[in-house]
Parts: sequence; structure tokens; C-alpha cells
Amino acid sequence: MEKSRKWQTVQDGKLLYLPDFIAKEEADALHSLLLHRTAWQQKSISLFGKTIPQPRLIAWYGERNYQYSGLTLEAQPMPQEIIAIKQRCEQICQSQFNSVLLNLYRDGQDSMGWHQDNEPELGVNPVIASLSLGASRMFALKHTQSGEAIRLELSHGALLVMGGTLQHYWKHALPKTKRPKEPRINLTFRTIK
Ligand SMILES: O=C(O)CCC(=O)C(=O)O
Ligand SMILES: [Fe+2]
Repeated sequence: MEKSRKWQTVQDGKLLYLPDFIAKEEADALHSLLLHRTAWQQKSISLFGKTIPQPRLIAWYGERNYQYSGLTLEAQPMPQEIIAIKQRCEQICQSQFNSVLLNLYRDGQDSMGWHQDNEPELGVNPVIASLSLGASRMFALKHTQSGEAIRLELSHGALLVMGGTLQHYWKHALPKTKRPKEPRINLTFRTIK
């Protein structure tokens, strides 16, 4: 089935949001497979001389090592079920990806702070495709100069693609929530040069 692939132009960037990218049954199966079969790791980051465990678990698959926040994620072959989903993302985005970062937010207290995916090895204007599975969570974007804010509910099976110059001008985050939340898995497909 041909899905709509309409990029939305925002100030200094573009977004593609497909809430129903993957049908429920398939999303259920993928969520449960990844939740139980992934070798999830909790990494720590150094902040002002302190070592702080990240408030989420991660896994990384890609042809190259990836360095971010002082961490090195070692190259790992991508499992077949992820390659299949990567190819569908590539069709929609008209971009190729060679890596994926998996995030597991175990409950509403797991989160990701404000950041830009702007490491040099991602290239100048990276296309980053983010697939959500499991509990729906609020995703927040904030323009670094104008302060404009965008909030999107990322639900089970949704795809959000960030592109154009967005990573230069906008930060994004997955805030904590006090509402009870089941686990959420997020896959962000990237290209590491
Ligand atoms: O969990 C999300 O939706 C955001 C993940 C993210 O921003 C990242 O992995 O860089
Ligand atoms: Fe990000």
C-alpha cells in the first residue's frame, strides 16, 4: 500500500509524521520481539565529573561505531527483522540508513533530555527516521532561536522523520511523565558516514 509521504515544512526544517505507519498487529509483534530479544544495555554518561546512568536502556546496530555524549557504541550487525523495517522507512524517506539506535523507556520515568542529533558523522542535514512501538509518549521539539514549540504524540506504530536543516535549529526531547506508562521502544534510523 502506498502511504502518504508528505513532508511538513516547519521553520528551518522539515518533518514527516505518519501515525499509522505500521498496523497494530505487526507493531505488537515487533514490540514484543524487540523487548524480549534485545540485549538492552544501560549506559552511563559523564556530566560535570559525575557518572550518571542514562534514564533508559539502549541497543545499537550499524556498520560503524557511533560516538555521542562521550559514549562509543560498537558496530554490530543489524538483525533481519530490523533490516526489513529499515527498508520500508527508506522507501518512505527516500534516504538510505546504515544504523539504528534502539531506546527502551521502561516506564514514564524513563526519558531523553533536550538534544540535537548533530554529530559530524551524521552528515550536514541528516534524515532521521524514528519508529515508535508500545506506550504512546509525548515528543517535544523547540526552536533554539525563536523558542517555537511543537509537541507530537508518538503512538504505537508511528513514524516521525526529521530532515532538512532541522537538527541545526531545533532541539528535541522525550520528557518524563507522571502518568503510568507501559514500556516504549523507539528505533531511530540514521546514516553514519
Ligand atoms: O524516543 C524518541 O522518540 C526520541 C529518540 C531520540 O531523540 C534519539 O534517539 O536521538
Ligand atoms: Fe534525537
